[in-house]
Amino acid sequence: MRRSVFIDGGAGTTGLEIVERLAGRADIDLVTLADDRRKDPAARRAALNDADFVILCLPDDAARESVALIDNDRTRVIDASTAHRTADGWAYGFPELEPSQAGIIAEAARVTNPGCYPTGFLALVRPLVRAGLIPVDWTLSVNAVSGYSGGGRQMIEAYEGGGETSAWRGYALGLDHKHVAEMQRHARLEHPPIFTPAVVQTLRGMVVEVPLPLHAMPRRPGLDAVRETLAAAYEGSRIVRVLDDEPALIRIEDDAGTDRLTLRVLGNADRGHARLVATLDNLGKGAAGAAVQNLNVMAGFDPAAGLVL
Ligand SMILES: NC(=O)C1=CN([C@@H]2O[C@H](COP(=O)(O)OP(=O)(O)OC[C@H]3O[C@@H](n4cnc5c(N)ncnc54)[C@H](OP(=O)(O)O)[C@@H]3O)[C@@H](O)[C@H]2O)C=CC1
Ligand SMILES: CC(=O)N[C@@H](CCC(=O)OP(=O)(O)O)C(=O)O
Repeated sequence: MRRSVFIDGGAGTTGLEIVERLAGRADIDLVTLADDRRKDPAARRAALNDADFVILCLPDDAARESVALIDNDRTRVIDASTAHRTADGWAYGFPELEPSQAGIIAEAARVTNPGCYPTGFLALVRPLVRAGLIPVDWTLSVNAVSGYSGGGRQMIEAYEGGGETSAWRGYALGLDHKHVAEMQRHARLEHPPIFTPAVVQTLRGMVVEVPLPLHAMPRRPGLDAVRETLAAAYEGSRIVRVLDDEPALIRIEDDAGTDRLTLRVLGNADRGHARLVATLDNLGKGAAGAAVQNLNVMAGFDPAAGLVL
Protein backbone atom coordinates (compact mmCIF):
# COMPACT_ATOMS: atom_id res chain seq x y z
CA MET A 1 0.00 0.00 0.00
CA ARG A 2 1.37 3.46 -0.97
CA ARG A 3 1.78 6.02 1.79
CA SER A 4 2.25 9.79 1.48
CA VAL A 5 5.23 11.19 3.35
CA PHE A 6 5.79 14.94 3.86
CA ILE A 7 9.31 16.07 4.75
CA ASP A 8 8.98 19.34 6.71
CA GLY A 9 12.43 20.92 6.43
CA GLY A 10 13.15 19.01 3.24
CA ALA A 11 15.64 21.64 2.05
CA GLY A 12 17.92 21.24 5.07
CA THR A 13 20.86 18.90 5.62
CA THR A 14 18.90 16.03 7.19
CA GLY A 15 15.81 16.63 5.03
CA LEU A 16 17.78 16.36 1.78
CA GLU A 17 19.35 13.09 2.97
CA ILE A 18 15.90 11.65 3.64
CA VAL A 19 14.60 12.79 0.27
CA GLU A 20 17.58 11.02 -1.32
CA ARG A 21 16.73 7.76 0.45
CA LEU A 22 12.97 7.87 -0.25
CA ALA A 23 12.93 9.24 -3.81
CA GLY A 24 11.89 6.63 -6.33
CA ARG A 25 10.40 4.23 -3.79
CA ALA A 26 7.32 2.61 -5.29
CA ASP A 27 5.58 2.41 -1.89
CA ILE A 28 5.92 6.15 -1.10
CA ASP A 29 4.46 9.41 -2.45
CA LEU A 30 7.03 11.95 -1.36
CA VAL A 31 5.91 15.52 -0.61
CA THR A 32 8.16 18.56 -0.08
CA LEU A 33 7.32 22.26 -0.35
CA ALA A 34 8.83 24.59 -2.95
CA ASP A 35 11.37 27.09 -1.71
CA ASP A 36 8.95 30.02 -1.63
CA ARG A 37 6.40 28.08 0.50
CA ARG A 38 8.52 25.89 2.76
CA LYS A 39 8.33 28.31 5.73
CA ASP A 40 4.71 29.37 5.12
CA PRO A 41 2.66 28.08 8.09
CA ALA A 42 -0.51 27.74 5.98
CA ALA A 43 1.27 25.63 3.34
CA ARG A 44 2.89 23.55 6.07
CA ARG A 45 -0.42 23.07 7.90
CA ALA A 46 -2.05 21.76 4.71
CA ALA A 47 0.84 19.42 3.89
CA LEU A 48 1.10 18.20 7.50
CA ASN A 49 -2.59 17.32 7.62
CA ASP A 50 -2.69 15.74 4.15
CA ALA A 51 0.12 13.28 4.77
CA ASP A 52 0.00 9.79 6.22
CA PHE A 53 3.46 10.40 7.68
CA VAL A 54 5.50 13.54 8.28
CA ILE A 55 9.19 13.66 9.05
CA LEU A 56 10.26 16.85 10.84
CA CYS A 57 13.79 17.97 9.91
CA LEU A 58 13.59 21.34 11.60
CA PRO A 59 15.05 23.32 14.48
CA ASP A 60 13.38 22.39 17.79
CA ASP A 61 10.94 25.33 17.96
CA ALA A 62 9.76 24.82 14.39
CA ALA A 63 9.32 21.09 15.09
CA ARG A 64 7.07 21.89 18.08
CA GLU A 65 5.13 24.31 15.88
CA SER A 66 4.60 21.62 13.22
CA VAL A 67 3.21 19.19 15.78
CA ALA A 68 0.80 21.88 16.97
CA LEU A 69 -0.33 22.51 13.37
CA ILE A 70 -1.55 18.91 13.02
CA ASP A 71 -5.26 18.86 13.80
CA ASN A 72 -6.23 15.35 12.73
CA ASP A 73 -5.55 12.05 14.46
CA ARG A 74 -4.43 10.19 11.32
CA THR A 75 -1.11 11.86 10.46
CA ARG A 76 1.80 10.10 12.15
CA VAL A 77 4.99 11.98 13.00
CA ILE A 78 8.70 11.22 13.09
CA ASP A 79 10.66 14.10 14.63
CA ALA A 80 14.40 14.28 13.85
CA SER A 81 14.93 17.24 16.21
CA THR A 82 15.78 17.29 19.91
CA ALA A 83 12.34 18.65 20.87
CA HIS A 84 10.62 15.43 21.99
CA ARG A 85 13.41 13.02 22.97
CA THR A 86 12.52 12.97 26.64
CA ALA A 87 8.87 13.98 26.25
CA ASP A 88 5.95 11.92 27.48
CA GLY A 89 3.70 10.51 24.78
CA TRP A 90 6.55 10.03 22.29
CA ALA A 91 8.01 6.64 21.38
CA TYR A 92 11.81 6.59 21.31
CA GLY A 93 12.72 5.73 17.73
CA PHE A 94 15.54 3.27 18.27
CA PRO A 95 14.09 -0.08 17.15
CA GLU A 96 17.11 -2.11 18.30
CA LEU A 97 17.25 -0.67 21.82
CA GLU A 98 15.01 -3.28 23.45
CA PRO A 99 13.39 -6.42 22.07
CA SER A 100 9.98 -4.70 22.41
CA GLN A 101 10.96 -1.33 20.91
CA ALA A 102 10.21 -2.02 17.24
CA GLY A 103 6.67 -3.07 18.21
CA ILE A 104 6.19 0.13 20.23
CA ILE A 105 7.35 2.24 17.26
CA ALA A 106 5.15 0.29 14.85
CA GLU A 107 2.04 1.29 16.84
CA ALA A 108 3.01 4.87 17.73
CA ALA A 109 1.53 8.07 16.33
CA ARG A 110 4.48 10.17 17.55
CA VAL A 111 8.05 8.89 17.26
CA THR A 112 11.18 10.84 18.11
CA ASN A 113 14.45 10.01 16.44
CA PRO A 114 17.33 9.57 18.88
CA GLY A 115 20.13 12.13 18.85
CA CYS A 116 23.19 11.29 16.81
CA TYR A 117 25.59 11.00 19.79
CA PRO A 118 23.02 9.17 21.97
CA THR A 119 22.60 6.61 19.18
CA GLY A 120 26.22 5.47 19.56
CA PHE A 121 26.22 5.80 23.34
CA LEU A 122 22.95 3.96 23.97
CA ALA A 123 23.79 1.16 21.55
CA LEU A 124 26.97 0.51 23.53
CA VAL A 125 25.58 0.94 27.01
CA ARG A 126 21.92 -0.02 27.29
CA PRO A 127 22.41 -3.81 26.88
CA LEU A 128 25.17 -3.70 29.50
CA VAL A 129 22.98 -1.82 31.98
CA ARG A 130 20.13 -4.25 31.24
CA ALA A 131 22.45 -7.21 31.93
CA GLY A 132 23.72 -5.65 35.17
CA LEU A 133 27.32 -5.41 33.91
CA ILE A 134 27.17 -1.62 34.28
CA PRO A 135 25.55 -0.69 37.61
CA VAL A 136 22.76 1.88 37.30
CA ASP A 137 24.57 4.18 39.73
CA TRP A 138 27.85 4.17 37.75
CA THR A 139 28.93 7.53 36.25
CA LEU A 140 29.95 6.91 32.64
CA SER A 141 32.13 9.03 30.37
CA VAL A 142 31.34 9.50 26.68
CA ASN A 143 34.02 10.90 24.37
CA ALA A 144 32.93 11.64 20.83
CA VAL A 145 33.88 13.34 17.59
CA SER A 146 31.51 14.35 14.81
CA GLY A 147 31.82 15.58 11.26
CA TYR A 148 30.77 19.19 10.85
CA SER A 149 27.52 18.36 9.03
CA GLY A 150 26.27 17.50 12.54
CA GLY A 151 25.79 21.23 13.03
CA GLY A 152 23.51 21.58 9.98
CA ARG A 153 23.64 24.16 7.19
CA GLN A 154 25.19 26.94 9.27
CA MET A 155 28.09 24.83 10.50
CA ILE A 156 28.68 23.39 7.02
CA GLU A 157 28.89 26.94 5.67
CA ALA A 158 31.31 27.95 8.43
CA TYR A 159 33.67 25.04 7.73
CA GLU A 160 33.41 25.09 3.94
CA GLY A 161 33.44 28.88 3.65
CA GLY A 162 36.72 29.17 5.55
CA GLY A 163 35.16 30.74 8.66
CA GLU A 164 36.20 27.76 10.80
CA THR A 165 39.66 26.33 10.18
CA SER A 166 40.35 24.24 13.29
CA ALA A 167 41.10 20.53 12.74
CA TRP A 168 39.56 19.57 16.11
CA ARG A 169 37.21 21.73 18.17
CA GLY A 170 36.00 20.63 21.59
CA TYR A 171 32.72 22.11 22.83
CA ALA A 172 30.05 21.75 25.51
CA LEU A 173 32.92 22.41 27.91
CA GLY A 174 30.49 23.06 30.76
CA LEU A 175 29.36 19.43 30.40
CA ASP A 176 25.82 20.58 29.67
CA HIS A 177 25.27 19.38 26.10
CA LYS A 178 21.61 19.00 25.10
CA HIS A 179 22.06 15.24 24.63
CA VAL A 180 23.05 14.50 28.25
CA ALA A 181 19.49 14.19 29.58
CA GLU A 182 18.52 11.97 26.66
CA MET A 183 21.52 9.70 27.25
CA GLN A 184 20.85 9.37 30.95
CA ARG A 185 17.15 8.69 30.56
CA HIS A 186 17.34 6.09 27.81
CA ALA A 187 20.37 4.31 29.27
CA ARG A 188 18.35 4.11 32.51
CA LEU A 189 21.19 5.52 34.61
CA GLU A 190 20.90 7.35 37.92
CA HIS A 191 23.56 9.93 37.03
CA PRO A 192 24.18 11.99 33.89
CA PRO A 193 27.17 10.81 31.87
CA ILE A 194 30.23 13.07 31.45
CA PHE A 195 29.94 13.90 27.75
CA THR A 196 32.87 15.45 25.86
CA PRO A 197 31.99 16.08 22.19
CA ALA A 198 34.20 17.60 19.49
CA VAL A 199 33.89 18.53 15.82
CA VAL A 200 36.61 17.66 13.30
CA GLN A 201 37.41 18.81 9.75
CA THR A 202 35.43 16.22 7.89
CA LEU A 203 31.90 16.50 6.53
CA ARG A 204 30.24 13.44 8.02
CA GLY A 205 30.82 10.48 10.32
CA MET A 206 31.22 10.05 14.04
CA VAL A 207 33.07 8.03 16.65
CA VAL A 208 31.47 7.66 20.08
CA GLU A 209 33.54 6.03 22.83
CA VAL A 210 32.80 4.87 26.35
CA PRO A 211 35.88 3.89 28.41
CA LEU A 212 35.16 1.37 31.17
CA PRO A 213 37.43 0.40 34.10
CA LEU A 214 36.12 -3.18 34.21
CA HIS A 215 38.56 -4.15 36.96
CA ALA A 216 36.92 -1.65 39.33
CA MET A 217 33.31 -2.51 38.51
CA PRO A 218 31.30 -4.73 40.88
CA ARG A 219 30.87 -7.66 38.47
CA ARG A 220 34.40 -7.27 36.97
CA PRO A 221 33.27 -8.50 33.55
CA GLY A 222 35.91 -9.48 31.00
CA LEU A 223 36.12 -7.94 27.53
CA ASP A 224 34.67 -11.13 26.05
CA ALA A 225 31.63 -11.05 28.35
CA VAL A 226 30.97 -7.42 27.38
CA ARG A 227 31.33 -8.19 23.67
CA GLU A 228 29.12 -11.28 23.89
CA THR A 229 26.41 -9.31 25.68
CA LEU A 230 26.37 -6.72 22.91
CA ALA A 231 26.50 -9.36 20.17
CA ALA A 232 23.51 -11.16 21.68
CA ALA A 233 21.55 -7.89 21.96
CA TYR A 234 21.90 -7.11 18.25
CA GLU A 235 21.90 -10.64 16.85
CA GLY A 236 20.18 -10.72 13.47
CA SER A 237 20.22 -6.94 12.98
CA ARG A 238 21.11 -5.78 9.48
CA ILE A 239 21.89 -2.29 10.76
CA VAL A 240 23.69 -2.65 14.10
CA ARG A 241 26.72 -4.94 13.94
CA VAL A 242 29.09 -6.00 16.70
CA LEU A 243 32.52 -6.83 15.32
CA ASP A 244 35.12 -8.94 17.09
CA ASP A 245 38.00 -7.94 14.84
CA GLU A 246 41.06 -6.22 16.28
CA PRO A 247 41.65 -3.24 14.02
CA ALA A 248 44.89 -1.31 14.39
CA LEU A 249 42.99 1.93 13.84
CA ILE A 250 39.44 3.28 13.96
CA ARG A 251 38.65 6.01 11.45
CA ILE A 252 35.76 8.47 11.52
CA GLU A 253 35.20 7.58 7.86
CA ASP A 254 34.58 3.89 8.66
CA ASP A 255 30.77 4.10 8.46
CA ALA A 256 30.41 7.54 6.84
CA GLY A 257 28.09 7.44 3.85
CA THR A 258 26.14 4.49 5.28
CA ASP A 259 23.22 3.88 7.65
CA ARG A 260 25.17 1.26 9.62
CA LEU A 261 26.07 1.39 13.29
CA THR A 262 29.21 -0.57 14.12
CA LEU A 263 30.13 -1.50 17.70
CA ARG A 264 33.43 -2.81 19.01
CA VAL A 265 34.69 -3.81 22.44
CA LEU A 266 38.41 -3.09 22.47
CA GLY A 267 40.90 -2.65 25.30
CA ASN A 268 43.41 -4.36 27.52
CA ALA A 269 42.12 -7.60 29.04
CA ASP A 270 45.06 -7.95 31.45
CA ARG A 271 44.41 -4.55 32.99
CA GLY A 272 40.63 -4.84 32.83
CA HIS A 273 40.37 -1.65 30.77
CA ALA A 274 37.73 -1.54 28.05
CA ARG A 275 37.19 0.93 25.26
CA LEU A 276 33.67 0.59 23.81
CA VAL A 277 33.61 2.20 20.36
CA ALA A 278 30.70 3.01 18.06
CA THR A 279 31.15 4.32 14.53
CA LEU A 280 28.27 5.73 12.49
CA ASP A 281 27.32 8.55 10.17
CA ASN A 282 25.67 11.46 11.99
CA LEU A 283 23.47 11.89 8.92
CA GLY A 284 22.91 8.12 8.53
CA LYS A 285 21.87 6.07 11.58
CA GLY A 286 22.38 9.37 13.46
CA ALA A 287 19.56 11.15 11.56
CA ALA A 288 18.21 10.35 8.07
CA GLY A 289 18.82 6.60 8.16
CA ALA A 290 17.11 6.40 11.55
CA ALA A 291 14.11 8.38 10.27
CA VAL A 292 13.73 6.11 7.23
CA GLN A 293 14.09 3.02 9.41
CA ASN A 294 11.38 4.32 11.76
CA LEU A 295 9.13 5.07 8.80
CA ASN A 296 9.65 1.52 7.54
CA VAL A 297 8.74 0.09 10.93
CA MET A 298 5.67 2.34 11.35
CA ALA A 299 4.37 1.70 7.83
CA GLY A 300 5.08 -2.02 7.88
CA PHE A 301 7.71 -1.86 5.13
CA ASP A 302 10.90 -3.92 5.10
CA PRO A 303 12.86 -2.39 8.03
CA ALA A 304 15.98 -1.88 5.91
CA ALA A 305 14.26 -0.55 2.75
CA GLY A 306 16.04 2.47 1.30
CA LEU A 307 18.98 2.21 3.69
CA VAL A 308 22.64 2.16 2.69
CA LEU A 309 24.14 -0.85 4.49
N1 LIG B 1 22.82 17.36 11.03
C1 LIG B 1 22.82 16.26 11.75
O1 LIG B 1 23.78 15.45 11.73
C2 LIG B 1 21.67 15.96 12.63
C3 LIG B 1 20.58 16.80 12.75
N2 LIG B 1 19.54 16.46 13.56
C4 LIG B 1 18.42 17.35 13.79
O2 LIG B 1 17.64 17.50 12.62
C5 LIG B 1 17.06 18.79 12.58
C6 LIG B 1 17.47 19.45 11.28
O3 LIG B 1 18.89 19.60 11.32
P1 LIG B 1 19.75 19.90 10.05
O4 LIG B 1 19.14 19.30 8.86
O5 LIG B 1 21.12 19.55 10.42
O6 LIG B 1 19.61 21.49 10.02
P2 LIG B 1 19.62 22.49 8.77
O7 LIG B 1 19.82 23.83 9.36
O8 LIG B 1 20.58 22.03 7.75
O9 LIG B 1 18.15 22.35 8.20
C7 LIG B 1 17.01 22.84 8.87
C8 LIG B 1 16.01 23.24 7.81
O10 LIG B 1 14.83 23.73 8.43
C9 LIG B 1 14.48 24.95 7.78
N3 LIG B 1 13.65 25.74 8.68
C10 LIG B 1 14.05 26.50 9.74
N4 LIG B 1 12.98 27.07 10.33
C11 LIG B 1 11.88 26.67 9.64
C12 LIG B 1 10.50 26.92 9.74
N5 LIG B 1 10.00 27.71 10.73
N6 LIG B 1 9.65 26.35 8.86
C13 LIG B 1 10.10 25.55 7.89
N7 LIG B 1 11.43 25.28 7.71
C14 LIG B 1 12.31 25.82 8.58
C15 LIG B 1 15.79 25.57 7.42
O11 LIG B 1 15.67 26.57 6.44
P3 LIG B 1 16.77 27.77 6.40
O12 LIG B 1 18.12 27.10 6.30
O13 LIG B 1 16.37 28.54 5.20
O14 LIG B 1 16.59 28.51 7.68
C16 LIG B 1 16.55 24.35 6.90
O15 LIG B 1 16.21 24.06 5.56
C17 LIG B 1 17.57 19.57 13.79
O16 LIG B 1 16.61 19.56 14.81
C18 LIG B 1 18.81 18.77 14.20
O17 LIG B 1 19.03 18.89 15.59
C19 LIG B 1 19.52 15.27 14.19
C20 LIG B 1 20.55 14.40 14.12
C21 LIG B 1 21.75 14.71 13.37
C1 LIG C 1 28.61 18.73 15.49
C2 LIG C 1 27.38 19.27 16.17
O1 LIG C 1 27.25 20.45 16.42
N1 LIG C 1 26.48 18.39 16.50
C3 LIG C 1 25.25 18.75 17.13
C4 LIG C 1 24.48 17.51 17.34
C5 LIG C 1 23.81 17.09 16.08
C6 LIG C 1 22.39 17.46 16.13
O2 LIG C 1 21.90 18.15 15.28
O3 LIG C 1 21.79 17.05 17.22
P1 LIG C 1 20.54 16.18 17.32
O4 LIG C 1 20.97 14.80 17.03
O5 LIG C 1 20.14 16.38 18.72
O6 LIG C 1 19.51 16.70 16.47
C7 LIG C 1 25.44 19.36 18.51
O7 LIG C 1 26.37 19.00 19.20
O8 LIG C 1 24.56 20.13 18.91
